[in-house]
Amino acid sequence: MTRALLIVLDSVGVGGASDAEAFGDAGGDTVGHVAEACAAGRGDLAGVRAGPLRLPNLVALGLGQSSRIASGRIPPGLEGAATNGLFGAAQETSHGKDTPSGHWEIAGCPVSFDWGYFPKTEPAFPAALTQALIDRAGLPGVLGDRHASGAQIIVDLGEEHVRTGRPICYTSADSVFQIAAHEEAFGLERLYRTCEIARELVDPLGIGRVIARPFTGADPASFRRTANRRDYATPPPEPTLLSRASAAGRAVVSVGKIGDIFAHVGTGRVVKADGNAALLDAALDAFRGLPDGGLVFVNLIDFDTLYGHRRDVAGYAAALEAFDARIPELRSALEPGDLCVITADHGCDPTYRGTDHTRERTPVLAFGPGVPAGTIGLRTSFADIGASLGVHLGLGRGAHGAPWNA
Ligand SMILES: O=P(O)(O)O[C@H]1O[C@H](CO)[C@@H](O)[C@H]1O
Ligand SMILES: [Mn+2]
Ligand SMILES: [Mn+2]
Repeated sequence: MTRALLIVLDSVGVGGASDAEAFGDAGGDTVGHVAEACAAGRGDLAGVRAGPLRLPNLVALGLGQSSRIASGRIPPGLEGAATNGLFGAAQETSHGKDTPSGHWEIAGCPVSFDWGYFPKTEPAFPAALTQALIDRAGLPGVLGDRHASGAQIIVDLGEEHVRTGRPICYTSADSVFQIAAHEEAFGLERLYRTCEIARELVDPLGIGRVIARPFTGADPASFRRTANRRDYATPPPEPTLLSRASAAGRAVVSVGKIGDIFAHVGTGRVVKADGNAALLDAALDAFRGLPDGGLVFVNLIDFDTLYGHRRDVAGYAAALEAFDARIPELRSALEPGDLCVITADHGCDPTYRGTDHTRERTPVLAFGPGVPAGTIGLRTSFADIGASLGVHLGLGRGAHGAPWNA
């Protein structure tokens, strides 16, 4: 078998990006700072975890060593030899520190243009854009119109939204136009239609994604976002590992956000699931039935959405430990000839100011039966992953990135 399993731990950066300062993120180090906080007793979660970060399986795959390569030091608790595969770290070349930029670059399509962004002003959106959305979607107006954290803005404006029928439009440091609306009061299908209109309207502004953010609940204390989030992305400008595999007739399975992130171009069978555990279940299920030459690509979103953006150190640590505990199961799903790569798309340091992503280097852990232990060093682009998986799958390296296995 020569199959590939590509796992993106959303936001699990290892610090050290040489251009972090240009992004306002100097010193950001998601894994390093979570480990330090845990070692200092600031990562305890009653009944769930306590004390230093313990990731024995990820350490054996080289996570601690990838931190050393990325940022010059091994985080506390992550010392130990990498005995179970190739390990390294990667620097992003794309201009954005967002999810699509990171994923596209991993898949061999770096983003060399600048995304459009909305200013940190109120209102944040051009008046003509807001008015066009109101007119075309038949809205009584919009709320928000500013930079915000999504969990907070539904607490602040959710009741007014339900009362007035005005959807909550907001953005962040990413190239995003997000619309939050109540699933029952506003209607899920109506929210999706509104987002489709917004997608057309923000195209000329170079906005990467429109995101539907449905929520339920009766009052600010019970408002909760649901798994019916939907991302409307622009398509990648060049072929990706996914589109190249699909074009070659390979079995391709995209799990979780991957279908949306790649605007459903070459994404094959799309499988959705809610939460890291269910997403990994779905990916492993798909992988077990995958024919020779196939590719499963999964994004584990909780690190980012539930813990990174929420600046929840203990939750982040617990999520890392929960993933670590499943590595033996993951390894046993790999047959001779298979290759698994674990990496990340950007950082989201839960100890950092604000609530946005942090520009960071990422871990690159490549393993499988027969893959020797050793280092692949500091890769100068995430695209080296797509190039190496392209070589592994016999698709060729593609236009970007330097394979470590050619
Ligand atoms: O605060 P929430 O709504 O989770 O938004 C976050 O999620 C968006 C998409 O990943 C990011 O751009 C960031 O704004
Ligand atoms: Mn992401
Ligand atoms: Mn994010």
